[in-house]
Amino acid sequence: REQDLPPGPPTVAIIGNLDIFPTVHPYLKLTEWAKAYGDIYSLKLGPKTVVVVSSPRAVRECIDLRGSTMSGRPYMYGVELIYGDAVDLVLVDYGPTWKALRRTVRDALSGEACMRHLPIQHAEATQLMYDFLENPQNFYTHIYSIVEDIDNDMRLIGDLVKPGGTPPIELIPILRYIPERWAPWKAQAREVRALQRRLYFGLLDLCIDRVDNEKRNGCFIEDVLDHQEEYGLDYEKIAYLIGTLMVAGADTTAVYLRFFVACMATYSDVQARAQQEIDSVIGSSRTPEVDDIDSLPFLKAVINEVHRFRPTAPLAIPHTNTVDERIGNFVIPKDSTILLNVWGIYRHEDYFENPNEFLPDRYMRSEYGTKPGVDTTGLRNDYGFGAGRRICPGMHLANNSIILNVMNFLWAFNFNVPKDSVTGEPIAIDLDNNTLDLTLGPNPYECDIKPRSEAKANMIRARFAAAGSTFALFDNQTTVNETSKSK
Ligand code: HEM
Repeated sequence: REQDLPPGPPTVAIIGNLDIFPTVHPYLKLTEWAKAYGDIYSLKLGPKTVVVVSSPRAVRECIDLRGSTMSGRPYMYGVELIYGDAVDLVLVDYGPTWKALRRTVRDALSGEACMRHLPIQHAEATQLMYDFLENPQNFYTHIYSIVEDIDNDMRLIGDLVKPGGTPPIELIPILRYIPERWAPWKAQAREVRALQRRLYFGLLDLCIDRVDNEKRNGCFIEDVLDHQEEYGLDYEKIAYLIGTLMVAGADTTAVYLRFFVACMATYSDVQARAQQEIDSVIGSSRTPEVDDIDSLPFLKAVINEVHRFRPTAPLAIPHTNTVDERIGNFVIPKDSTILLNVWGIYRHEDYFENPNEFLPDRYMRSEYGTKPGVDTTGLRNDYGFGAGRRICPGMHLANNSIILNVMNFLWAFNFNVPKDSVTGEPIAIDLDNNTLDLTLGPNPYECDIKPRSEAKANMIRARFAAAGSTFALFDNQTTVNETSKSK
């Protein structure tokens, strides 16, 4: 470890900390090290430097206030294998292409633009209530109703790029030169690339056909096509943008909702209190609307607490710095990998009381859920969405989706842990039984879901029937068949 790097675990010659770098649930070990080495510490993975940032104040100092130099993405061999010279907004390095894509997405997903997407989000949330009602035992799958090809795409990307992915091609560069017959990941990368191109180009072709035939449905890509020259994006970049947003948006929101349901069933007192609040504001004669959230402070606190307690992206997405950065007495050399340790930030005992406990009331007592006496200048509630200029541009869309769904859930249903069929004893849901792929999500669990009244069940059926006209606009527009023009 170089002299002026932040401290970290002792290193071994040549490999540094490679031998101790955790590959399973790495955020746990990285958080343990934060307690030993501080809010900003370093690891050496061979010649590479990794800096781990683990407190709200350190995030502000290292990333939020250094937007222009801390917004790169580290080079990943797995990404190059899959994408070649095609670009993905999430993974592309900081520069003109990132700026063009980011501007497009900012326009498409701004708070105002998201209002235009509310009808389809409403219809989707109604569909989920209806699925919970008619087929509650499959609730876990219903939450994640997504195009199968996108699901495969994400799984395959995850296998190749996640820490501990097969094999450690990021950490041990020499593996990259293994001939293809002994390196099955090379063929796998080609397979993902072919799948992506067929799917993304196909979806764009469908949209172009709709625009050409005056059959617009309000999908944001229609706007992008209208302003294609202004945004400076070619056919391939727009197609990949479709894929990026599907991959970045679908899984994240779904795993959040799965954690939400597990928390409600586990903490029945919290569920009852949130339901009481919903009943007093919304009542039983109508279903929830997105604006209702402004009158539901406790539910807002519960939403924040689920983000804190089980962050969907516990290490966000790595950043890299484009110049040497001096931070206090340390120098972080250019091209280091900067990890935002969201898990550790939300478990920091200087900021949060009993951080390992699920206590939504912390957000009733203080805006950022912090304990008394903490200086909250510059703090935020959205570390789960990243930091600096790369902060998640889908935040408004995700928040609307989360708000609509969780209001519906608690308005319509009671969630309980299942009971043992012989003893009748409740069976606890293990909130630590999770998998980290591209996101952290609970493994399948059982939950007893029952409508709160027959009248509400009937309202859900009626709302679902009425949503048909919204869905009709999107019918057959999310899958691609082999006849697509894509190459
Ligand atoms: C609960 C839901 C979500 C969570 C927790 C989440 C979290 C994140 C995080 C941690 C990052 C990395 C930020 C950084 O590098 O500092 C990110 C980036 C991104 N997210 Fe989200 N996200 C969510 C939903 C969405 C949705 C719905 C969309 C769009 C449809 C979206 C699109 C993106 C994109 C395009 C990026 C890359 C931005 C860039 O690199 O400039 N996300 N998200």
